Amino acid sequence: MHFENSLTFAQNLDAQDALGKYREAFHFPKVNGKQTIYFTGNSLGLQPKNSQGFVDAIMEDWRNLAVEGHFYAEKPWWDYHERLIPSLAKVVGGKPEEVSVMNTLTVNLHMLMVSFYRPTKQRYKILCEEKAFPSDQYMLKSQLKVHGLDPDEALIEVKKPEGKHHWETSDFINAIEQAGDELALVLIGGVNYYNGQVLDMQRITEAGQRVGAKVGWDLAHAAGNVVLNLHDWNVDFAAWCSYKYMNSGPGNASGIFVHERHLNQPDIPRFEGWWGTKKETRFLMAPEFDPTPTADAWQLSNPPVLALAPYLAALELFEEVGMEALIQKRDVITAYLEFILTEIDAQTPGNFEIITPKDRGCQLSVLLHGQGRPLFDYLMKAGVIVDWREPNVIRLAPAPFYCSYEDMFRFGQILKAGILETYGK
Ligand SMILES: Cc1ncc(COP(=O)(O)O)c(C=O)c1O
Ligand SMILES: Nc1c(O)cccc1C(=O)C[C@H](N)C(=O)O
Repeated sequence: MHFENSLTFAQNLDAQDALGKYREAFHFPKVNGKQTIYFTGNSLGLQPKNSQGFVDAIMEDWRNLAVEGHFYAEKPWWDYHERLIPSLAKVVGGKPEEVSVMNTLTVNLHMLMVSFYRPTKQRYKILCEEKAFPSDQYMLKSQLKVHGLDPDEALIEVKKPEGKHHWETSDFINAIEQAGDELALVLIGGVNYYNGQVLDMQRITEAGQRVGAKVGWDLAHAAGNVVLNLHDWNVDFAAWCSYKYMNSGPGNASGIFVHERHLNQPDIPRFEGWWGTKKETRFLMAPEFDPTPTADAWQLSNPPVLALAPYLAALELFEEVGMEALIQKRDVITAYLEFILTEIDAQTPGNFEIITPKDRGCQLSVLLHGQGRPLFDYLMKAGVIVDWREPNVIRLAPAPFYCSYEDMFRFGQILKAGILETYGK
């Protein structure tokens, strides 16, 4: 596609953007009274304007109905979570019965490992990517320790090729084949939080299952950002958070996917609670656990409805727009951002490089050479919200729901001024 580094060109792209009107559907933070350029939808998505009404409705029902709200609120609380499932299932490419909403991401990964990491003397190793998001590293190592295993021996962390900032699919496949029948579980971030790389989840899933391992995915940076076909890819299980690209609110609920072949299988163990029992019989308060035949069997407690309300509001927007349209815009706006970065690099050479490979969602990770931190501080003060990941990367994620092409152009101008001020060239 042909791009130009000019305000008119960017404004023309905005004028033709079918999703342009959704910018108005979100609250933007301000710096010095001016709307920011928001690049951190990969960390915390913006607040959709419709979410306040959804939260207010719960507060009002609680005020007016108290306990009766569980069954008689306009959207009753006892099965409130089910309202999220149809849209969420579309976002992750699962069947509705394979998807549930509960807890938070790290909690759910632990819960799913209880079911799908069943080490034996022969088959006990776990394979993940090197430098996985720290919470995933802690989660995996602590699971190994719970089973009396030594993470140094039992955890395989697949390295990037020497001198490279990203993996090849073959790096994972080779490591999986090498681990062979010692491998119990593959659990990787489907989109890497640091470099923004989208892994070939289908091929890696096939490779893991070929050697007899279970394969799960942490989709924190994937859900709402990239195409997912979890059912068709035959993924065993997955979990994600909803507060990044799905705009559900800080620390909000996680989703899980459990492939249908694992549903209703009495020999798969699980930590259980009353919300995992069939809803028809739940209130009989019987001593036996009678699991629902869906991924809801993994639910423990009655869900925090006040938290689910903004998640439901956000999913209504996904339902309205659809992943296909989001991904179409994502590809163009990310390519435009890449073009702008390349232009600025040509004008002020040698200060940074993009380390995100072509297999990407909307995140571009930019490695700053030399002293990058003053440039990061400059951008933040100028109203460009980016994040800093040690030792020297800034991440730029132009979320297609609410970022504009004009944002990308204006960012380029600010970046250039920032480079000249902080690097001096
Ligand atoms: C890849 C990845 N895994 C795990 C987490 C931890 O999520 P949570 O704090 O919701 O458990 C995050 C984000 O914080 C993440 O990006
Ligand atoms: N959830 C976060 C928070 O409460 C504070 C700061 C950052 C976060 C994040 O989600 C970070 C994010 N997972 C990352 O990719 O770095």
